[in-house]
This record gives sequence, C-alpha cells and structure tokens, in this order.
Amino acid sequence: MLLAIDCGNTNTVFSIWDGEKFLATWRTSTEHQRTADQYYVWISSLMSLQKLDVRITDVVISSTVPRVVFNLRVLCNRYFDCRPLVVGKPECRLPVGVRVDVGTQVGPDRLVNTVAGHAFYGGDLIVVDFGTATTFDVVDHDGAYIGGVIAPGVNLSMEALHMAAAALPHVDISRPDSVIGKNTVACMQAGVFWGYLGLVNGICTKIRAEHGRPMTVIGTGGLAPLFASGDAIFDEIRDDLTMHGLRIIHEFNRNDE
Ligand SMILES: Nc1ncnc2c1ncn2[C@@H]1O[C@H](COP(=O)(O)OP(=O)(O)OP(=O)(O)O)[C@@H](O)[C@H]1O
Ligand SMILES: CC(C)(CO)[C@@H](O)C(=O)NCCC(=O)O
Ligand SMILES: [K+]
Repeated sequence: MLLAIDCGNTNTVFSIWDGEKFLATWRTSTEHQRTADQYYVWISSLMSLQKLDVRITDVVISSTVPRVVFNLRVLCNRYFDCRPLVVGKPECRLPVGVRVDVGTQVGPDRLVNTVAGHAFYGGDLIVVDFGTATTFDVVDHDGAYIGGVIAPGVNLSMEALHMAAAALPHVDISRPDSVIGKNTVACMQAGVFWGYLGLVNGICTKIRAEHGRPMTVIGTGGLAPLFASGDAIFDEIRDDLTMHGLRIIHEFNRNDE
C-alpha cells in the first residue's frame, strides 16, 4: 500500500492509495519540529479509527518545506521499513520535462501538479493551485513544465491586511454579492475575493496570449471551488490533483527500476 505525503507551507496531507483509489486522506498542520514518533502515533490512530488494517510498504513525498523531510524519512525507515521517494531529489525521475532557467529549484508541488495535469488533461495547460501561495504552472503541449507565476495566497493576503492595519479585523475569505462593501468586513472580502478573481483571470489571459495556443485551465487547492463560483475561469476543478500526481510519479519510478 502506498502512502502519499504532500507537505505544503501551511498543511501536510497524507493519503493512502490502494492501487485503484485513495482509501483515506488526513490533514495536519506543517511543523518541522514534529518527530517521526509523533507522526506515527497520529497516523496509526487515524488508521485504526477508520478500521483501515493495511500495511504501508511504499511512501512518496513532495515537500515545499525542506526541513520536514528529515523526520518523514525517519518515519518511513522506522515504522514502514522503506525508503521514501522524494520528489525533487535526483533519484526521483519525472515522466515530464522541466524547461526553466538553469539552477531553478521548481517547487515539488508544482512538478507534481504538472504530472497529474498532463496525465488527466494532456497538454497546453494552466494549473492554478490555491495554497499558501497561489501558483500558476504552465504545462507545454508535451507535458513539460515550462514556468509560471507565484502570487501571494488568498489567506495570506487577508492575513496581511489584518496584521498591517490596526483597524482591520481578522476576516475569512468568502464571496460577497456586491463589490461595494457597506462595512469593513464586506470591504475586505470584496477586495480580496474580486481582486483575486481579477488576478486569476488577468494572469490566465496573459499566459494564453504569451503561450500562443489554446489552453485548458485547471483549478486545484482548497479555495478553487470558491473562485469557480465567481466566474467560469476554470475548465476543470480537481482537488485531488496533487495526490494523483504523487502516485503517478511513484508508479513511474517503480516501473522504471
Ligand atoms: N471558505 C474558505 N475560507 C478559508 N479557507 C478555506 C475555505 N475553504 C477552504 N479553505 C482552506 O483551504 C485550505 C486547503 O487548501 P490547500 O490544502 O490547497 O492549501 P493549504 O494547506 O492552505 O496550503 P499549502 O498546501 O501551501 O500548505 C484549508 O486549510 C482550508 O482551511
Ligand atoms: C511557491 C510554493 C511556495 C507554492 O507551494 C512552492 O512551490 C515553492 O516553494 N516553490 C519554489 C520556487 C518555484 O517553484 O519556482
Ligand atoms: K497544496
């Protein structure tokens, strides 16, 4: 059984793949101090709560936080008796090309999204991932990652307003009906929601023009559905894109051995 781990700057998601489907998915905050033993207590109790009596034999990891990989490796060695495949490490091969400036360390989450995007939707894609940052990954006709855009994440932008301005409260993002806010919270929500929708649409339009071929836009990450309700900016929404990318990369490396 394969355990796929996606470590973002805010949250870490664990998912178990049985060869055909994901049996369970669990989320925890990303903390580099967490030890292998702590991870194991957490995951093994969730497995028994869901009566998942399976043996993990393989692990694949994508981490945008390099420091957490150490303890995850210990988790794999100590409790699952395996060496994890870590995306971005030289020993982990990718089924797609990467055409960027020499020396660029592309975020592994973006490579994983590219692989899954290509597997599900072919080529000439824009994958928009709403995580800590909002990333746009441009996938060429042959599936290669050829660059993209990194913008501040939605929750980060909201939090920055609150942190920097004494009179602005902590507000959760939501879709306001009007753009003219009649109170502080409504004004902030309008700024972030409609501002962000403009950002996503504007960037996709510019990418399309620069790429010069028709492109499919795929939305993923926790907030993708919220923005999809604004205007039809996405052709597809897939919240499990990263997890599928991880298991596809794992399959590719296993077949390649
Ligand atoms: N309406 C909403 N308002 C605020 N947050 C939301 C809403 N809907 C979903 N989310 C958030 O989206 C997040 C899930 O997004 P995702 O896993 O893509 O990114 P993340 O965990 O925030 O970032 P990263 O992957 O970079 O760690 C959850 O933390 C959830 O709190
Ligand atoms: C942009 C983030 C933070 C998004 O998770 C991650 O992909 C990352 O740390 N990337 C490294 C820089 C790059 O992708 O070019
Ligand atoms: K993510």
